[in-house]
Amino acid sequence: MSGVSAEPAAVQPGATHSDARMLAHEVIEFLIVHALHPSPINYAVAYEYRMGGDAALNARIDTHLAADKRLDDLLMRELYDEHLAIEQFRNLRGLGGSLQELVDGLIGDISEAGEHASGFHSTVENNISLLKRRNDSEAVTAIASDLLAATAKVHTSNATLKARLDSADQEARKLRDELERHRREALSDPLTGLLNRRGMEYHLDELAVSGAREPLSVVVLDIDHFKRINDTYGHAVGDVVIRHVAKVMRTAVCAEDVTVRFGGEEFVILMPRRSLEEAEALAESIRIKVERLRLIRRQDKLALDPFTVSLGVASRHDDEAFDGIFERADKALYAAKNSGRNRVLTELALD
Ligand SMILES: Nc1nc2c(ncn2[C@@H]2O[C@H](COP(=O)(O)OP(=O)(O)OP(=O)(O)O)[C@@H](O)[C@H]2O)c(=O)[nH]1
Repeated sequence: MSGVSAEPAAVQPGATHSDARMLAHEVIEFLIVHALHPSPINYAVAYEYRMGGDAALNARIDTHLAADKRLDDLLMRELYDEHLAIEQFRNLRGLGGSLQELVDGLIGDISEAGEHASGFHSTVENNISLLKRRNDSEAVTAIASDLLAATAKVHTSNATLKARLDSADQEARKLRDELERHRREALSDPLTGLLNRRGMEYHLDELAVSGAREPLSVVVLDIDHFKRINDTYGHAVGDVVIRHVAKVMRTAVCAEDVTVRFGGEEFVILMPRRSLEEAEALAESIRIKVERLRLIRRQDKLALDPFTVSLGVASRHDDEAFDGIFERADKALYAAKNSGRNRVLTELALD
């Protein structure tokens, strides 16, 4: 399993320890051959590759290796996010199961309480008809104690139900918070807190429902010569630069705009109901703010060289789908890079 894919030897239930050991061995061998850290994410991707369960993931790795490119942590993280993080959604399904159990328990309690209440009702009815027929004090005392016992039973059953409802309420709140946390994690980029590509797709689905024919502008941004920043100051500083660019974008956009870390040093802004000119103006304001950033490396107070970004902008034509708009914005970005970087070009600059 050193490079291109090999025949998967799936570890099925019932497989021997030695099968499992061999598989683990091959996965680790893969990490060593490709000089990858034995991190959980790298291991998970290499394992999935070895198992061959996701043809798209295997194709990405094979194409990368066939082009003589190195696998690195960033690519592995990207593959993990795109192909394996779906596991998080499976966890959500697990949580749904707990909620179902909770609801089933409650339904049981409520019907039990209902039975007690209707039992109480018939006890009262019977006793009233007895009272109408009898008027000696012994009988009245017996009827009164019967009623008292029935009341106590309903009271206990109601108190139990209330306690169960209280704890179910707490449990439901906990589950809801956990669901929300999983959803947020699955849709956002941990470095910048912006949406990731999956988060963008989620928003695009929502936009498709709410405003397929509404105007939509798209800005694509890429940090210029980012490799040079990494090479000069190190990867950690590169990460800080990414975070600062994300912050500039976040503070420049309006509440309705959707800001996305598309991957690596590339970002996207979706701008519903905004014209090409409005999107171009926003892109230009971001370009200027980034150009003016002055960052100082904390450990040695070294002032980093200023850096810049290039941006491409496009807007929806008629009721076209997102892919067409994105493609023109990306071409405009490419043109901005080719014509000197540190600039905004719109689709109008394309032939
Ligand atoms: N620090 C850091 N680097 C990253 C991250 N994601 C991608 N990179 C690096 O970003 C660099 C992207 O470089 P290139 O796509 O070659 O382009 P560039 O140097 O930005 O140059 P131009 O786009 O042509 O201006 C690569 O060296 C990646 O390793 C990240 O999350 N953190």
